[in-house]
Amino acid sequence: MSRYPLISTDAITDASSEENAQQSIISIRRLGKSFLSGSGKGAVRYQVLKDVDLNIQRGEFFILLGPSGCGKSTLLNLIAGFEKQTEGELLVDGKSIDRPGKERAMVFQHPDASLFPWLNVRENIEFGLRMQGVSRGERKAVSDRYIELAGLTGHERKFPRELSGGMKQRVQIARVLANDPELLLMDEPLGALDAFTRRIMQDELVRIWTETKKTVIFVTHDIQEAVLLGGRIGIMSIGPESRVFEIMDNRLEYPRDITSREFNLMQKKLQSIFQDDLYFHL
Ligand SMILES: Nc1ncnc2c1ncn2[C@@H]1O[C@H](COP(=O)(O)OP(=O)(O)OP(=O)(O)O)[C@@H](O)[C@H]1O
Repeated sequence: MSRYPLISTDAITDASSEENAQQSIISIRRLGKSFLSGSGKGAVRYQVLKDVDLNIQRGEFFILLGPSGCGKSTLLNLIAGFEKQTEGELLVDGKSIDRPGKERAMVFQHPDASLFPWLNVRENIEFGLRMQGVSRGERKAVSDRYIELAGLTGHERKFPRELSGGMKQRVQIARVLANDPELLLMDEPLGALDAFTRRIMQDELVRIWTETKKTVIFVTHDIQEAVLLGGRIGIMSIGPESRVFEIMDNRLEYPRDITSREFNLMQKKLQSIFQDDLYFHL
């Protein structure tokens, strides 16, 4: 039975069922995270996340959706191992984590933070492989594959400063994929792009995901983007003490048509949650 009355129960999967937990790449139980703000006697503890239960299945495109400040990036940073939870359990492939790992890669909103300005496109994409001592020939084979997959053919010799925002984001994605992680953690990766480029990149991301079958956890506060990309959409409560309070299955076929009736219906369902008074009292 859905805990939320606005969504029909057939669209909901139980985030914490035992069956889901067994096949999960990520398994999260009663996870909490608080931060201490300020210093000395004036310091206060702010509980961003509380009692988060969530299973992520291998190969799925999972969306974390919620308003600004609800704790989406905090949850992603915990999964990445950049932060440590204050309560609960977070398992990756059945093992608890306390640091970043090769199998989990983060794609940030601003690619400039992760690309090396002194390396060209190909060198940036090959960087991780070079650090691992992979031979030149093998590196070239891998970078050729991801240059093509990310639509960067012809731009291999350009430096980050010579690329548009969308192209830089393609390089960041190709670079992450070249290291062959199991899990892509994407923190509003298209948030800094203009609307036109963003739409193109959304379609590209679906294509790349379809071809690579990587597990993706994608953070956004954009409902249309969530419906366009997500196989399941985890809806976060407003916070503090935010949690994933409902998960909506999105079975629309890829690539999705934003003008279709079914697409609009799904969007409206989600919109109605965020517009309902109940949402502000979860
Ligand atoms: N290192 C930190 N120290 C103190 N408070 C923090 C820290 N990191 C995050 N917070 C707080 O946690 C809350 C959630 O932040 P977070 O960035 O996870 O939200 P978000 O949902 O990703 O927001 P947005 O969509 O705007 O990026 C905010 O109130 C933020 O101030």
